[in-house]
Amino acid sequence: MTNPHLQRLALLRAFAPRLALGLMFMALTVLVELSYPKALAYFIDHIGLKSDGSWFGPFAATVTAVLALQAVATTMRYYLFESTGHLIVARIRRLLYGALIQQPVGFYDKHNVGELTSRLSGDVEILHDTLTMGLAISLRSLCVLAGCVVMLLLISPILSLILLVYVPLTLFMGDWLGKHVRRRSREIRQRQADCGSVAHEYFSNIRLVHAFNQQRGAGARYANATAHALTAAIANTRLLASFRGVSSFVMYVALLATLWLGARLIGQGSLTVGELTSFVIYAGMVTSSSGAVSDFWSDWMRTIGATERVFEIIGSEPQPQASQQPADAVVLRGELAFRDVGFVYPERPEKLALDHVSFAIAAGENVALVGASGAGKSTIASMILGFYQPGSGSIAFDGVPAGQLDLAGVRAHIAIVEQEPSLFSGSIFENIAFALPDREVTREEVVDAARLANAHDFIEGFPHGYDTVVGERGVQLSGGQKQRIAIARAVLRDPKILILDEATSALDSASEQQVQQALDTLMAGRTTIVIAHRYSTIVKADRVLVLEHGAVVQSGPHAQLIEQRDGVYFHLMKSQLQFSA
Ligand SMILES: Nc1ncnc2c1ncn2[C@@H]1O[C@H](COP(=O)(O)OP(=O)(O)OP(=O)(O)O)[C@@H](O)[C@H]1O
Repeated sequence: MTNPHLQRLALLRAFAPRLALGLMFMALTVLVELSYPKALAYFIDHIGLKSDGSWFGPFAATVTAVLALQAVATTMRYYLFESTGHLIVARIRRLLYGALIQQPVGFYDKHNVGELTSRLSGDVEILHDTLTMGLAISLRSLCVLAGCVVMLLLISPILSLILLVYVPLTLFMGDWLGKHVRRRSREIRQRQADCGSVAHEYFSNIRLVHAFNQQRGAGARYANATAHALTAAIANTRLLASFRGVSSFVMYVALLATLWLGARLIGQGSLTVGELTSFVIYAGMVTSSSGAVSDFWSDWMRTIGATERVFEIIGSEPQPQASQQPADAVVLRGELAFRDVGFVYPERPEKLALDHVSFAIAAGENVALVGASGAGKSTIASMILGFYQPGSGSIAFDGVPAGQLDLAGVRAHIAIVEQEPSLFSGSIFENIAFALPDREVTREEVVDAARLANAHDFIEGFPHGYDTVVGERGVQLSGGQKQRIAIARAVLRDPKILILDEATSALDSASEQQVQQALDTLMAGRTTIVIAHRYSTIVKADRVLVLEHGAVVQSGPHAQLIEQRDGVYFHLMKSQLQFSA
């Protein structure tokens, strides 16, 4: 569905019964509202005629009953529309989050996390007011408008002529405004999302900001981003304010013309004072309702503009996967092969990140990837995990091209231990159980994995043990402890293929030894690809793949490669050897 109006309206479908009930109560309030001026005219025209006041008792009783009915209908209408607004926003937020989390990793190269969280909160919220209450009020205004026009025609067709010019004029002006507001709203939301991304960047690197005394610089960048958002918002407000000024001028001119013509009609005896009074009230209701309809139109266009990106993201399909098997049908032994793989990052099309890379790794083999910074080691790991697809050539698992296997099924056999492991805010138990998303994990399984990862003792040392909350609002762990939790997570996954991104920052020797022991346990019997930085890891590997500028330039065991004195490997290792000597 590409029509943005229908696309937004389609969100209402799921809540049709609630909305229908709300509309029913709204119709009731409109009817009551339409009867007021008539009642007033009755009151004015009878006040002098029946001086004994006998008519007033029944009149007051009827009005009170009608007012009570209106109070109930207003309460119900308000509740039904407002709560549906919240339900719609919650639903869109879930849809947007679901669409974002499914996006391929490359999507996050293009979009800043702060921008996306800003869309998730601000952009979505705008639907709340417009889609339910705004839409209902404008429907109500349209009904009042239609009802009032009928009443006006009944009272005085001649006086009504003025409104025949006024109403289309306001609606036309509203349409003109709406078009401008839509474009501006998209721009405002983009600039607000930019503010979100600046804030996110500085908050997530707060230590660096303080360490380099960059608080003022951070403030200046945020001020700059907010200044841009403010300029766009104020330009929009200027437009809206001018519009309000012009429309109120037009409204008062129409009112003045009505009073002038009405006075003449009273003079001619073709209109009573009561009729003119009710006419003016109906005319006032017409102007305020047509104003409300045109205001709603500009709000609606603002909503369409502000949510354009949200719907683009929700509508975007995640990368298609040419799988022919369901996830749980993928059974791997752990063989891995790159066949002439070429790849460029979409964000950096001028540089070949992988250049005709070919290698085969047997099940259970331990291979170290070695190369200077930027040589392509992490890119190989990302390609194994299917974060990016090869531009040319192919990757095969157990001889089957990856394109023929279900990506989730392949990933179920792979585990990664990152250089600086990420932990989620939650308990240690949850962080380890994160390894197995498809089933309940028992405490015994987690404890066994933690034991193998040398993590059990320090976890038990915390007062809340495995229930200790870590991360943003919990206990902060040392580098070595985080690594052992990440290793426990990998142990629990029990992968056929293990990817280790070795930490470059050194741990103290006791911690290092514990991490190394845990890694040795984890690696036993599995295909392991280590992005290796340490001499001790490299020499232990069955084979070393040496990368330079995205290409594999040497391959073989350490002992063999180190003999090639003019090779890249020898030069890379020279400094390590000097250091360890
Ligand atoms: N997400 C990305 N978008 C664009 N270019 C990237 C991206 N990630 C890496 N690159 C580029 O691709 C090349 C290979 O990078 P890669 O991260 O694989 O190197 P590496 O050998 O792992 O380096 P290091 O040891 O420093 O981590 C580099 O030129 C790098 O700048």
